[in-house]
Amino acid sequence: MTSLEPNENSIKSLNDISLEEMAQRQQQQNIYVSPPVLETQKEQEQEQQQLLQLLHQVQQNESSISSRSSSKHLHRDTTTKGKYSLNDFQILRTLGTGSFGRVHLARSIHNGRFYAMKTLKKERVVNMKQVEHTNDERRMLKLAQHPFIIRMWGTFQDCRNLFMIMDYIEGGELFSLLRKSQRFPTPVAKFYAAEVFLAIEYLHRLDIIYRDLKPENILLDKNGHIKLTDFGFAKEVSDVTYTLCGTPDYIAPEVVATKPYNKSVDWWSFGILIFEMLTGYTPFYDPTPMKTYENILNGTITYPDYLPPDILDLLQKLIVKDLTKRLGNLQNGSDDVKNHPWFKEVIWERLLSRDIETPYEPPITSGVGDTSQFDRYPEDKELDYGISGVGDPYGNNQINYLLKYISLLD
Ligand SMILES: Nc1ncnc2c1ncn2[C@@H]1O[C@H](COP(=O)(O)OP(=O)(O)OP(=O)(O)O)[C@@H](O)[C@H]1O
Repeated sequence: MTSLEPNENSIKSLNDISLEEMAQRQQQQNIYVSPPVLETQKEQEQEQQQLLQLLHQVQQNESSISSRSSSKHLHRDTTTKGKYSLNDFQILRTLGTGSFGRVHLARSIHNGRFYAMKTLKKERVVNMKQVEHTNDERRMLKLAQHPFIIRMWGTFQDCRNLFMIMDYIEGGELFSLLRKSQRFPTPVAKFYAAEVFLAIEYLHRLDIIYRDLKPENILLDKNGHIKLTDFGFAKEVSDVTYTLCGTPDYIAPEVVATKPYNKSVDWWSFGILIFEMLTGYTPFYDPTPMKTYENILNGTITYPDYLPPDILDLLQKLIVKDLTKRLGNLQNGSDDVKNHPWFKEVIWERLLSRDIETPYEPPITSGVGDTSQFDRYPEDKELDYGISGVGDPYGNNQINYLLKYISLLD
């Protein structure tokens, strides 16, 4: 099946489809590429010194670091811009929780369609100093329109919360699929990596650095194509920036070391993502974030023997500390990644038009609005949504600043 339409007969659950079968389906599709050249990573001397500096920085920037597990990373955003209000939606179950609030399944009372409604508590956004990131998130999402990027339809606010209305993506997180599968066969990892590549390449063309690439932020639509979500750290930068943010396992060394950095941080994370999809773990993992940072700065990776030479070559060119050598950051930019032998079978135009069969179709059995692919979260019985201005508990200077800031952007 190569069409984009859901095919009821071919919907299989993860339990019904083996990884080998997924791989076979990808191989049959003949989507994807070869050769090596190893390079030695430059030893950097002042790591210990940087670590101390880092510890200080991390403590100061705690609020800008995403986590990995059920309650993932950070967020932000929104404003009352004409079109939507809370009254337009019926709020249904929680799909996920974040640092600033919940993401709900919501149904339009006008057209009956399902959406994901992301809520952010203003108080938390302000206290965690994420006003700017919140505004950036909304701005970036408005700007970005791509088949592999979540679409945002509108934003609004009440006196306590900010709301973002996005497409509801039924298939759940790539993270869940990866944890269930442990690791993906090469063709499966290649498929997801290639779709992610197109999303990142597009964002970089718009001078947007995504900064939070990881399987938790990659959703699967009903046909199994990816949608990049969570633009809480995305930023429009044509040159370099400095903020320490991201998710520890995925952060590039120049970010850890608080050096100026550019779009190439996304290519580093892209390497980590491919590594995790193929192995089931991240290369610098440690239960303690500080140790993870130390591992990143040390830059030593043990590649498992089962990784074939072509992928080894790609990973060793992406997960490289020396920015003058990192693929994606060289003269040919993202084309070097795209043209790497590992991707040689990928027919990029077909992939972009979603004309390639996906390796896995999420088992969406109850049609639109099906939430079976999402974990259950305890529901908040006393949602404070829809409270209007009078008696605003956050009507202090901080929140006024936030509101002013947001309205400036509108
Ligand atoms: N458009 C969507 N469709 C379906 N589910 C979604 C959508 N957006 C988010 N989710 C679910 O909600 C979860 C939290 O969303 P998101 O990562 O945007 O929140 P967050 O507040 O940024 O979280 P964090 O603090 O971890 O960054 C996601 O991991 C996903 O499971």
